[in-house]
Amino acid sequence: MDVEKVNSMDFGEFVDVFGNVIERCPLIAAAVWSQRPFSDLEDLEKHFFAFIDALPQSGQEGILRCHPDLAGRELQRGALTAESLREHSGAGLMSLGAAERLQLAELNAQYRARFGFPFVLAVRLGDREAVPRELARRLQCPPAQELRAALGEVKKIGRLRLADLLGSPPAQQ
Ligand SMILES: NC(=O)N[C@H]1NC(=O)NC1=O
Repeated sequence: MDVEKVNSMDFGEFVDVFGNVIERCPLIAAAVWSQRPFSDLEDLEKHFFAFIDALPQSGQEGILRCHPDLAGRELQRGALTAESLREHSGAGLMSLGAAERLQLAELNAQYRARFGFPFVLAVRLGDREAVPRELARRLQCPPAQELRAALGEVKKIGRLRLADLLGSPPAQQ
């Protein structure tokens, strides 16, 4: 898909295609559509990220709260979005043993109790062993630093999802 195609999309088509670039936040795609025309695909990505950066902390935390726990209840219930399911599956999180699942559930609960939002990690960039390791490490971080780290992961997930949709390698950071 090239930038001309993206610029030619009407609102409905744009939100259908890009509505889950940021997990369960189609409002962001809806807002980005108003910024057309995009000069190139990197410019499109910049608008997604600029929207996130411009939100007050409550909005940024809201974005994090729209993410499912990794290997959590949504996965058990078959309620993950297609994108999240693909990411879980690619990282091997569909085939955890009972002990690994329990360990992750406990760490996820501790993280949520400490920070008030779920732990977010771009799992496509690592392996499944990285998830509990990163979770345990980030549990120790100060809250302001952790909010920044979590939003950085949201952007990494968004960058990979955009690259999938556009059929291009992810833009450089
Ligand atoms: N909680 C969390 O990180 N969820 C996400 N991570 C990822 O790579 N896909 C998701 O849905």
